[in-house]
Amino acid sequence: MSDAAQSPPLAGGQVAPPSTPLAASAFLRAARGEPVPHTPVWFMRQAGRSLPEYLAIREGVSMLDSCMRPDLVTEITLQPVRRYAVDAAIFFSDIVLPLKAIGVDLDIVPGVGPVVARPVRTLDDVAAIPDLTPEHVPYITESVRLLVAELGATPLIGFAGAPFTVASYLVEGGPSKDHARTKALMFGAPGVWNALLSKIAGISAAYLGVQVEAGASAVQLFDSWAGALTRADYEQHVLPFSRQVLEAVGRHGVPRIHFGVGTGEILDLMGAAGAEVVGVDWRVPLAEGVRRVGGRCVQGNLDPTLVFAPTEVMLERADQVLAAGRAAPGHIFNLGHGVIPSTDPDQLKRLTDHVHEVSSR
Ligand SMILES: Cc1c2[nH]c(c1CCC(=O)O)Cc1[nH]c(c(CCC(=O)O)c1C)Cc1[nH]c(c(CCC(=O)O)c1C)Cc1[nH]c(c(C)c1CCC(=O)O)C2
Repeated sequence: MSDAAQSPPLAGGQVAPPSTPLAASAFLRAARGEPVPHTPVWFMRQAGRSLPEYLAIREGVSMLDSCMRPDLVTEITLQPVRRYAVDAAIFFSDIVLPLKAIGVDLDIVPGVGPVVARPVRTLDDVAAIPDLTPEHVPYITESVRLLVAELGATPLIGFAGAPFTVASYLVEGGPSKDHARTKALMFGAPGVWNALLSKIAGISAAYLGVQVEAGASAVQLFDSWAGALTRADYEQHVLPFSRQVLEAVGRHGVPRIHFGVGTGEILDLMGAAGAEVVGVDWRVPLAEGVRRVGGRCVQGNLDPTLVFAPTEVMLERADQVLAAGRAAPGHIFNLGHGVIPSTDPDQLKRLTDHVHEVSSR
């Protein structure tokens, strides 16, 4: 990790005042549960199709190719930071990039999502997936280094997919609404399931390690589809592997954010898996999310469709989110899921400015 991302612990468990502008940034302070000058804000999927400058630079370059070009990754990651003055950048990549890097035959199909040529269903299929080493992803190290130099005091969030969500793409062979084959494997073939999730946990941990070693200040583990599981199944079949990822990256000392969609019933478990910050989607009122997360910091959770409402309605709802967030030890303002591609960027600019203004009063 970059030295600046964390305050050194002092004797007696006290924490030294942050010693660099990066360590003192509102985002890292909130993630550590420290007082903030204003509530930090960033948006999941802030880079991407809602920005005309993104559509222009991606012209003629495939999604995965763009993730492997440090010049493009740097520019695309910086675009929303310039436009909105958000409090953090999220590394431009994808949860399936590390799989591509180790040789899994897959593509990101525009308008569809990740598509895997040969779905993984057996122990032999799992055994054929190599582990990830830094040598597989030199362009990630280079992109992060370039970005950290450009970003200065603005933190860079690295990310990876959590084992369940990545497994869903590998087992289904593409996006799925019900994750039926994935859950069938989980229910019916525990040997294959445990081998697969353990393999992905190692890959995601190594991929996050590369990003943090190169200078990322925080990480987010996306378990986007974990909301498809009951509490008991999450706890037994998924949580141990997500914990493996979070514990591995925890050794680097950076704040960890854990997020999934429709995860209202398992928010406490997602915190217990080992995260300083739990991402809350918009279905759970944030005040209730804060209660369920119990003592940890929260991130979220404005309904992403509110950008299509009249501005004053969007801002009023943002005020409610901000008010609820005050009950948590730390609150990072975000949407409850990613920016919808047809979002008007001017609405996100108004939202960012409003969050900064209201929360600094
Ligand atoms: C489930 C998941 C994926 N990828 C990701 C997740 C977890 C987050 C979530 O829950 O939304 C994570 C992701 N993917 C992307 C980012 C970039 C950083 C950011 O948030 O700005 C991040 C954080 C870029 C991307 N990843 C993708 C795009 C769109 C492709 C393009 O612009 O050509 C972007 C900008 C493709 C992708 N990749 C994936 C999907 C579902 C899609 C969308 C398919 C589509 O609608 O076209 C898998």
